[in-house]
Amino acid sequence: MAMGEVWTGLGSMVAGFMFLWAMFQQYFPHQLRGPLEKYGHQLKSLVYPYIQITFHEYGGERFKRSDVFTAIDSYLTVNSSKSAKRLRADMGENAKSLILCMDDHEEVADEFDGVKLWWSSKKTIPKPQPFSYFSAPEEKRFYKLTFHKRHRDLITGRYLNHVLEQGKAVRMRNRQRKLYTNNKKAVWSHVVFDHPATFETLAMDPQKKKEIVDDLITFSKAKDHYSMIGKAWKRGYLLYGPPGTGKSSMVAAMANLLDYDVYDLELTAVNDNTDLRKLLIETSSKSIIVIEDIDCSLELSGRRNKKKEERGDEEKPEQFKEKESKVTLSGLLNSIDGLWSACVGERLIVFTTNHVDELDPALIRRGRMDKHIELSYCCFEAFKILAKNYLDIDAHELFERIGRLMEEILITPADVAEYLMPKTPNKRDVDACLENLLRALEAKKEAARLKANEEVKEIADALAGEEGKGKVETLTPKEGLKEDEPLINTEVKEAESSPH
Ligand SMILES: Nc1ncnc2c1ncn2[C@@H]1O[C@H](COP(=O)(O)OP(=O)(O)OP(=O)(O)O)[C@@H](O)[C@H]1O
Ligand SMILES: [Mg+2]
Repeated sequence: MAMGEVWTGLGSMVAGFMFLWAMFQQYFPHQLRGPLEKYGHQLKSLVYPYIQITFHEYGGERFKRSDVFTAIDSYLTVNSSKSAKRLRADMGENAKSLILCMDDHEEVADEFDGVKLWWSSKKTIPKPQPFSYFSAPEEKRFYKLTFHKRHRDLITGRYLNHVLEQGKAVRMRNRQRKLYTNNKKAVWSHVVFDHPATFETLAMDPQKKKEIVDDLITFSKAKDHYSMIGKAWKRGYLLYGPPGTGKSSMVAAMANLLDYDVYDLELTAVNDNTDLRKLLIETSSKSIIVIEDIDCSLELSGRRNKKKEERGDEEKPEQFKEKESKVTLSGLLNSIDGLWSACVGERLIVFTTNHVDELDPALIRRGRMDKHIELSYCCFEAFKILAKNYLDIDAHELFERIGRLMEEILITPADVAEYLMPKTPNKRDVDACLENLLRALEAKKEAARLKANEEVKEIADALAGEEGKGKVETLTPKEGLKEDEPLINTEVKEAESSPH
């Protein structure tokens, strides 16, 4: 007999045995199975060279879906949508789009390090009990993994780890991200995070932008590096600059770039250091913890009291006053350091401020805030990004004049964006928008000239004394210009040469 025929014969025997075994399990009465089942299993393991592992949907805890099953489910969506013939469409909890997985009793093949294996999706339907007070038992779903026994070590070790890791990553990618905020009871509540800001739409110097994006991507891929150097996988960013320069927009762009959740931590709503620690420990991996206007949130300067006065808190009756937060600087520092050491997984912590000089150096020292990023007034390069976003143009005859004015005059990206917003819905009047912006810049320049003139007059008056007062001819500033608004672009020049 030829070798091929021997194999074919053996193959048919094994198939025949497996068929009989399946019939036996399905139809033979439970009560009579005992020893037959035991010997059947032994015979099966002799003739059948494959190992099977089952993963049940509900394992230990009856009402909690098994994490392993969920991870496998997500892992298999990638393979299933490519190769399974019968698919099940599911919206899934917290999923941002439709997910396709293989339907019950379907099988897909997978390959790992050149080894082939098979996943099948199964379901057992328990027989209904005719006279039972309880509701019908539920279907039980499970996945079955089949592979040759010579690959046991590879599959039970590296392959299953790979499945769990990839499954979690797929799940993270498919999930709907959340924006968390804390309340007075030290509990996070959340809404869906759906901010459109991205680094492409962020108006700032392209070189600086690329540096930040590279830094973030390097961080997100550096899990092994961080564990190798014995450092927690965390990074701190300090974003500082005047109002309306894109600090909050950058936090959203960071979250969108890395697919992270955002925890917007309102320090003034945190009762004390213990609550702060609790809140920070409860944050999840792959998230940004942001404390906006950090200078106004802590007793780091008189700023918080000033804010309170502005709100009129001092005159309010006792019962209407906000309960004062007892979070201290050292409490915050300890909580951040605690977070750094106590929690696993990637986290960014971001502080934003308009007054970087007033922050305590301990709060922003390297190691806590690893990267200091200044967001500043609109430069020509940033303006071009806004023009592209808002008006969809790369060039225009007014660009040159606008560019020249932007070198001298300080204007925030938020103000520029306002001029570039279409005034009528569905209609983009490019010329009108740019002309408005140009006029605004020219008005600011004129105001700056008049303001400087006024100052010269004051100095001249002071020098001339009482008698000579009013003899120096000057212009007066135009009405309607904001008091104390910086106009001339001196700060930008200084900032460019600053070490940050
Ligand atoms: N750099 C920028 N690029 C694109 N848009 C910007 C930029 N800066 C500001 N804007 C626009 O201005 C609006 C306000 O910006 P944002 O809230 O990010 O400023 P901020 O720096 O956080 O201000 P504040 O210090 O007052 O919190 C944004 O919604 C956005 O439309
Ligand atoms: Mg902001």
